[in-house]
Amino acid sequence: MARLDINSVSKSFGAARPADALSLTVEPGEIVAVFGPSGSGKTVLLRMIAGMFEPDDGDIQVGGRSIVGAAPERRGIGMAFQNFALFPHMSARDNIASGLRAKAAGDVATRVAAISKLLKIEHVLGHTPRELSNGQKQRTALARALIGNPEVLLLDDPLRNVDAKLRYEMRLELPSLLRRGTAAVLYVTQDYREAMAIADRIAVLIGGRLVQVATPDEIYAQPASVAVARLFGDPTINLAEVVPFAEHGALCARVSGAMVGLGSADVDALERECWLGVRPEDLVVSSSPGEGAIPAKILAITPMHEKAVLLLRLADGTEWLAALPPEAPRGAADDAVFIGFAADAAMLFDRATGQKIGLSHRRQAA
Ligand SMILES: Nc1ncnc2c1ncn2[C@@H]1O[C@H](COP(=O)(O)OP(=O)(O)OP(=O)(O)O)[C@@H](O)[C@H]1O
Repeated sequence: MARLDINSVSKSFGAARPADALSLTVEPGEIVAVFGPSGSGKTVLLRMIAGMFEPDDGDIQVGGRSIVGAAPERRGIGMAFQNFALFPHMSARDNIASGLRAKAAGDVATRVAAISKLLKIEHVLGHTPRELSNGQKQRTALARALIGNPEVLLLDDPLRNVDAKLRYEMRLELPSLLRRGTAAVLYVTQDYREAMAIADRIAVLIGGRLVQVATPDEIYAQPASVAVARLFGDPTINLAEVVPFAEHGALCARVSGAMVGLGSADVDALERECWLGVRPEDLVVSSSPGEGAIPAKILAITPMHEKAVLLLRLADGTEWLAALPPEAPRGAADDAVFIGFAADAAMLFDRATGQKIGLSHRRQAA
């Protein structure tokens, strides 16, 4: 059992700096998803750990020992990639066995049989990659990465090239599969849902910097910045420019002319230019006005299986989205409505820095 420690690791390519003082620890048996937009440096981080290139600064340790400068095959690392990277001329069986270093081979046949049973690919072990479906290729690549019981497992967007049904199944299966071993798992994905479904913690990487590392629930409920808040959620979070003020001891803000309550007055946010963020599922849409309700008009309704998404225009022209349960009354396009939200659903971010402003009453992560 070994811990992966990334200590203040940086890497530049000319003017680009895809890794900027990255620090992250992954415990044995823990799955940490590295999530961020395209080009944020996720693959660069994995490649430095795998030894495809070295950091300019900082250290990477496995089990307390630096692996910087060690040959890739001596780092105790298993890897699986989005493009599967299988040897085309070899059977699935031989591809899986190639994940064992010669001296560690032991009873290769027994180990291949055990791992392929776990991954449900025993029936295709004799097939070459071109005779495998994408799902079977991905399972073969995972089996190859897992067979040597690596101390660190690096998975680079492994579900990107499999179809939606299989991706869904694998999201359910992978966490228990990966937790059977004691590897420290770093799982790169561009899909926030996948990160939330699979990981114990998510490391959010934006522009080569780790901007938040926390559990999926914490990140969704308490995003560290407006940029993080925007990356998690579909539809994305609604935002309004506000300057919160105190009124009878309560923190309030004007949204499109209406006064909304944000809970008890919080000195941090008073008179500061902020973004107010409200998740679409936290909006309540009503045909009658109530206290703190914001007048709006329904522009369009998109019924989706598990929810209906309403596109709303506020009086000041801002467009917001509401995600309502399918059975909720929702009116029709062109209806005048009133929208509201509970004070504890409000998030505030500093408009100059984008950083979240703490609100003492803010709902805690589930
Ligand atoms: N070998 C390299 N030489 C020069 N620049 C590189 C190299 N590898 C990566 N980069 C640059 O580093 C930045 C981060 O790239 P990286 O592939 O890590 O992004 P990513 O987050 O994995 O993106 P995606 O999700 O699209 O795969 C990019 O601007 C890329 O152009």
